[in-house]
Amino acid sequence: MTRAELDKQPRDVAAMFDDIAGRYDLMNDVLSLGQDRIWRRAVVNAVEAYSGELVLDLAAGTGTSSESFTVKGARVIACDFSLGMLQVGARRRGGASRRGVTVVAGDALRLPFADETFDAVTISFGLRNVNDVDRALRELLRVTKVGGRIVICEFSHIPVRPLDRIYGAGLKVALPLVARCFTGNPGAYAYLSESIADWPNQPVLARRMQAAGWSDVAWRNLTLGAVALHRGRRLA
Ligand SMILES: C[S@@+](CC[C@H](N)C(=O)[O-])C[C@H]1O[C@@H](n2cnc3c(N)ncnc32)[C@H](O)[C@@H]1O
Repeated sequence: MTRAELDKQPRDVAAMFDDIAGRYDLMNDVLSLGQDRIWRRAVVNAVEAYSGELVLDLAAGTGTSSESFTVKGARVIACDFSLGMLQVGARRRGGASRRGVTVVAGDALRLPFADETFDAVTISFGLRNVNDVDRALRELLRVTKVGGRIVICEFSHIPVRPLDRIYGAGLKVALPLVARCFTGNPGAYAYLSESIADWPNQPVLARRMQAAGWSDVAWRNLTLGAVALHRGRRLA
C-alpha cells in the first residue's frame, strides 16, 4: 500500500496511482457524489476543442476525460507518468490509440513533446500532485502553440474561510473512511485531503500561471469553489 506525502516525490506519486488505478474512476463517482461528471463537462466546454485541433490531456490518468475532447473531431494525447493508470484506461478503450485518443507515457516536468505542438493543453486534478508546479506550468506553455489555450481543473478553496475550514475538516475524516470501504489504500485518500488543504487558492494559482508566462488568466468556481477551472492563453 503506497501513498505520497506532501513533498510529492514523483516515484511515490506514480506508485500511489498505480496502486489505486483499478478503482480510481469508481472512487471519483463515490467520493464526489457524482459531481465529478459535472466538473468534467465544464472542462470539456472550457477547452472547446474543434476538428483539426490537437489537445494535450496531461496527467490524464485512466483518460476518463480524454475522449470527451474528441467529440467535435479534435485529436487528443493523453499523457501520464503512472503506467498503471494509463494501462487501465487503454484496456477500457481497447487499445493505446483508439477513438482519437493516443496514450503517451510522460512526466509533466519534462514533457516528451516539441515546442508549440498543441492547440490546447488541459490538466484535471493533476497539477496538485506535481512536485514542481511552476515548472509544469512552464512546460505546458512551451508545448502550446502561440494563440493556444490552457484549462486547469483542480480542487480549490471555498472563498468563505470558515466554510472552507469546515469543508476541509470534513474531507480529512470522510475521505479515508469511505476509501477504507472501497479500496485497499485509504492512505491515498488521506493524501488527497491533505494535498487539497495544502493547495493554493484561486488568486494565488492565477498569479503563478501568469508568472509562468500565461496571459488572459481567469477562473471560475464550481461547486462553491470546491473545484476551480483556471484558463489562460499563450500570447507570445
Ligand atoms: C487524480 S489523477 C487525475 C486523472 C485524470 N486527469 C482525471 O481527471 O481523472 C492525477 C494524475 O496525475 C498524474 N501525475 C501526477 N504527477 C505527474 C507528473 N509529474 N507527470 C505526469 N503525470 C502525473 C498521476 O499519475 C495521476 O494519474
